[in-house]
This record gives sequence, C-alpha cells and structure tokens, in this order.
Amino acid sequence: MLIKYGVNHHLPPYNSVIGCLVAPSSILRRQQFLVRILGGFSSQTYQNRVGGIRSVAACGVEADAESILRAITPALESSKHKGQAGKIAVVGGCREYTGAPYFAAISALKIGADLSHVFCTKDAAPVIKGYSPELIVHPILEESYSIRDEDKSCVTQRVLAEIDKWLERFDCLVVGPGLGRDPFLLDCVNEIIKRAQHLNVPIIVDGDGLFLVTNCLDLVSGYPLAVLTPNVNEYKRLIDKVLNCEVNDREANQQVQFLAKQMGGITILRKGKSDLISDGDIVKSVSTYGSPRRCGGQGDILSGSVLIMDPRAKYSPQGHHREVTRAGISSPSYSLNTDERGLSAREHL
Ligand SMILES: NC(=O)C1=CN([C@@H]2O[C@H](COP(=O)(O)OP(=O)(O)OC[C@H]3O[C@@H](n4cnc5c(N)ncnc54)[C@H](OP(=O)(O)O)[C@@H]3O)[C@@H](O)[C@H]2O)[C@@H](O)CC1
Ligand SMILES: Nc1ncnc2c1ncn2[C@@H]1O[C@H](COP(=O)(O)OP(=O)(O)OP(=O)(O)O)[C@@H](O)[C@H]1O
Ligand SMILES: [Mg+2]
Repeated sequence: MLIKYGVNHHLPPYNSVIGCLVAPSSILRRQQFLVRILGGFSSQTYQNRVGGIRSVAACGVEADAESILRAITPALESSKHKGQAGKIAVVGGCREYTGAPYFAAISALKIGADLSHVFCTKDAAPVIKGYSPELIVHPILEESYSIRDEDKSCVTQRVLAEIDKWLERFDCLVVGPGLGRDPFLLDCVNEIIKRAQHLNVPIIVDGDGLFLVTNCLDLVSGYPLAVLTPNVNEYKRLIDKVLNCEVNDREANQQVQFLAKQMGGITILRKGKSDLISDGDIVKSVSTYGSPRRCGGQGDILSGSVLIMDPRAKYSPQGHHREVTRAGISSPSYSLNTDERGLSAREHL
C-alpha cells in the first residue's frame, strides 16, 4: 500500500490518528485520516469540502486531496490476493517492552496492511501473541542474559537464517519499537538492517533502533529507503552525534534538513508539537491539532502507520519491482502517484 504524494510526504502525525477516533463512521474516519496525513487538515475544513475536496497541505501548499486520495489508495479488487495491500514487519519487543511492537504492528494492520509480522525475543512473543491473534509473531531474537558467550555466534546465525526466510517478502520494516538495548540483540539487529538494505526493503527506524543507528551511523546513512522517526530525546542524540551541536528550535526546519542531508538524504521525521519531515532537499511540517495527551505508545502508532504509507514499498500495485541503489531510487515505478493524465501527485501541488 503506497500512500504518499511528492517525494517528501510520508507523514501521518499521531495527531491525525487521534482525530480519527472521534469521527462518526469508519469510512469517514478513514477518509479523514487520509486527508489529514496529506498535510495539516482540520476536521472542519474537511467537513466543509468533503464534496469536492481540496485540502491545504502543510506549509500552505495547496494540494488536490481528492486526486491524491484516489491516486494513493489501492483498490480492493477480487483479483488481488492476500498480501498485496501490504506485508510488513516490526523488529522489536523484548522482556520489558511488549506494548511498543504491538502498537506499531497493529496500527499498520488497522490502517490497511494485509499481513503484519513481529520479530521479537522469545520472552516477548507469547505476550504479543496474547494481545492479538491478527499478528504473526516470530520469537526468534535473543538477549545476552539467556545465552552463553560460546553460543552467541551460533545463535546469531540461527536468527539470521530465520529472518532470511521472510525478509524478501516484506514491503517495509520498522526496526526498534520496544527492542531494548541489549548489546547482543542489537548486534543481531544490526545484521538484519544490513540484510534488509541488501534486499532494498524500506526501513523505518524508531525507538531503540535509533539508539543503535545513532551509535552506528553508517548503518543507514545514504540508504534512500530509510526513514528515522526520532522523538525529542532521540533527535537530540542524533543531532549531537551527526552535527556535533545542540538542537536549535529557532531554526528547526533548516536543522532537520541539514541533518537529513548529512545522513546522505535519508528521511527524518522529527516528532513533536509540530512534526517536521525532511529528506535533505525540502522540509514539510504537520501541526494538525490532536490530543493533548502525551502517553507512551503514540510514537509507536506513528511508526506503524508510516510503515504502510511509505511509498517506496517493494511493489507498486501493478506489481512492478522496485529498484534502488544507495545513490537513490533508480527506476521507480510508482504509478500510484500518477493520475490519468500521467501527472505525478507532486505536480498537483
Ligand atoms: N508500552 C510499551 O511497551 C512502550 C515502550 N516504549 C519503548 O521504550 C523504549 C524507550 O523509549 P523511550 O521513548 O521511552 O526512551 P527515551 O527516548 O530514552 O525517553 C525516555 C525519557 O525521555 C524523557 N522525555 C520524554 N519525552 C520528553 C520530552 N518531550 N521532553 C523532555 N524529556 C522527555 C523522559 O524523561 P523523564 O521525564 O522521566 O525524566 C523519559 O523517561 C523504546 O524501545 C520504546 O519503543 C515506548 O515506545 C513507550 C511504550
Ligand atoms: N508536544 C507535543 N504536542 C503535540 N503533539 C505532540 C507533541 N509531542 C509529540 N506529539 C505527537 O505525538 C506523536 C508521537 O510523538 P512522541 O514524541 O510521543 O513519540 P515517542 O516518544 O517516540 O512515543 P512512544 O511513547 O511511542 O515511544 C508525534 O508524531 C506528534 O504528532
Ligand atoms: Mg518512541
């Protein structure tokens, strides 16, 4: 499922998710959500214009929301088989944190993915399975406390062999929600990220995945299919490590853009009162009003949502294979982003 317009706009703010919860019907809710993710859209504006929708995108850019919605929403057709609306996976979940991977995985499923997998530690798996029969849970990761030093290399091989069976099938991966910071586990995940890149699987990095990546910048730098979704702390650590300075809120847009550029043009989605998204070329912000509650798990819902909205997923709905190089997307076939006249959604802006 490919939801995006332009090259820099995969941005579902959690605020939008909250907005959906109060809408009257599931269809309206879903439509409203889609309109909002396309850029800062108030509920009232939506209600006023729902007939022939034109939405106001973030930063005052006028977007033709109806065209965009039509362009990005895959049709549900009887000819399609299970999985064609999205097969995604979350790598996360350890002894302490079982909620985070659940929130990410279930969000992707609720928004429209067909299949949602979770790769977590053995301890976390029964708990996550207990939350939902809809998730496919793989208890394959191990933490240091459960294995002897001499078994580590063999365990790593086993984990990677198990991952290899699945990785190629996924349209997108989120790495990090509730992963924890066990060094052995992070070493395994480091390898998983490398393998995902080798297969050109888009990767969202969140939570403890950002801890890993911040300490090993080469892991994602320059990979065009990487999206980092840092919260306040995670962003601070990234800025410190990459730019060797402090967060500058007065020039927040320029700083996030510079960060993305310095990391080789990956996409950064900085969460906060206003979410800022940049790929190093342009910056978009989303400040749609949502819930003032700031409970744990909201970022996990966001990363799970970004998962299925990443437009660079493995296959376009027409089944064209994506081809990506470190330098960029070499032969994108995002026909979802074009309308009948062949205009890309970006050109509508
Ligand atoms: N149910 C689950 O399983 C959940 C599991 N989760 C998982 O937990 C793991 C660690 O992720 P994380 O985000 O808790 O860790 P981190 O970035 O170190 O921040 C922690 C400290 O930062 C502070 N702080 C926070 N916001 C701030 C602000 N705006 N401005 C200033 N300070 C702020 C605040 O410090 P305090 O106020 O306590 O001093 C807070 O204690 C990760 O894997 C994640 O996925 C979560 O997803 C939640 C649901
Ligand atoms: N100060 C804020 N005001 C309004 N909305 C906010 C604020 N901070 C974050 N948000 C919203 O909450 C979403 C999640 O961001 P948050 O900073 O809570 O992530 P997180 O700390 O990673 O969450 P999690 O507890 O899941 O790890 C953001 O995308 C944004 O829409
Ligand atoms: Mg988080």
